[in-house]
Amino acid sequence: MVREIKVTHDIAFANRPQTTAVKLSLYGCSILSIWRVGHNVREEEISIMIQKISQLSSMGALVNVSELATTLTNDIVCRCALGRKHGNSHFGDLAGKLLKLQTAITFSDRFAWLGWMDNLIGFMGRIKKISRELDISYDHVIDEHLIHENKHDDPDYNKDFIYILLQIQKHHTNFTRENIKAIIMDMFIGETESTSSTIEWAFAELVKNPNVMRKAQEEVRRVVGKKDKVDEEDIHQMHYLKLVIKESLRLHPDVAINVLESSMVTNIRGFHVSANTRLVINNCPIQRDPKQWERPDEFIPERFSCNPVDFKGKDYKFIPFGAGREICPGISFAMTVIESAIANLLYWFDWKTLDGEELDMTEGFRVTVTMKNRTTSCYCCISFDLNLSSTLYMYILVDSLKITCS
Ligand code: HEM
Repeated sequence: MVREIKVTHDIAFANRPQTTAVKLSLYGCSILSIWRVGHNVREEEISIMIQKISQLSSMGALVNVSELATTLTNDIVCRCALGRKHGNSHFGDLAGKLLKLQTAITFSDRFAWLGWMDNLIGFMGRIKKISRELDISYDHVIDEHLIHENKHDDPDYNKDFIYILLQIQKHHTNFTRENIKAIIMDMFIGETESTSSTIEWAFAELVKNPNVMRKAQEEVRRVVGKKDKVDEEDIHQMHYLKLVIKESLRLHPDVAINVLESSMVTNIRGFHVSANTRLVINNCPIQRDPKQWERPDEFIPERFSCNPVDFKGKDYKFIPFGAGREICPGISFAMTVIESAIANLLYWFDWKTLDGEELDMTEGFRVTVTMKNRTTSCYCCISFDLNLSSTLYMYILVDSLKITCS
């Protein structure tokens, strides 16, 4: 069915549903997907994370892996996209809030004639407020880049994503400022939570499965040797680590729900689908289907060792990044960050939970249909919340390899 929808009939399902919320915030949904990888930025931010952990470890303190992973991914995307960090995850936080509102189905999406209810309950107001805040911030960053344009001609200057888009604009007059903002918005929305959440899940599985952790750690330490840092080239040789992350993406697909909309009448394996029908692909039952996977609910990285199944969008039983022409454009970026982060965490430290406590692996995935009665309003929304239910607190056992915190 996934192949039918994402490949055979991809033209019919090429549109993402433009809910009222998405229309309001994505500059009319002009989507372009380009990405350059900021190699130095990643290395610097991972090194900052390792120094933070090292400081905590020297004080014998607990390390909140969830928080570190979120800060790491927000800071990397912010620096690669906008050139520098902006406050305390300002863009990441706003994009996260917007994503939550965008997954809501409003009155006007369900019944056009009830659209006035969205205004009444303040839903539209909230979306507009966050979108305006983001819009002003994007304008500010673009203006800042234009003012310092000369600086960008300096070959040593770190060329960020806005710089690249402004260069494109110089040669393509129909490439507008709105297009630039839409691409940046896409990146923040696409990235929000998915990368950090994959780091959390993979790490939680490693802690829960000490044998897997030991095997992965031995590999990482053997490949890196006695160097003072994990190079990205080293990661190409970490085959077991890659299996661990793959298995984590299978068992815990962060973007579990893929919502599409048909633009024309279609027939999918005998099912008549009329135009403007919303269609939801749910990855969890596909990636845990006992007909497709042996012992599907267990974390077994080895299942991929002699198995060519991959997440590049060609194997329809394993689609954590989607498939077809709409496949996630951030795959290589996300995988490089995830692999580097976990390799570093394993290289520098040994880990265990506080007092050997069992990790709560309950999924915080919720699809709720709620009717909330408030003093001023009442609204009905469906929201998808894909957070891990609990924060991961780890205790560092041994700061096994010397780190200088200077
Ligand atoms: C582990 C991390 C990530 C996961 C699991 C993930 C997953 C996905 C999925 C399932 C889709 C929908 C694909 C489809 O419709 O077939 C998607 C779309 C998208 N992702 Fe990601 N993603 C991740 C990281 C990122 C990152 C780091 C970026 C950007 C820096 C990004 C940018 C996007 C964009 C822009 C789209 C929309 C593509 C379009 O509509 O054409 N993603 N992602």
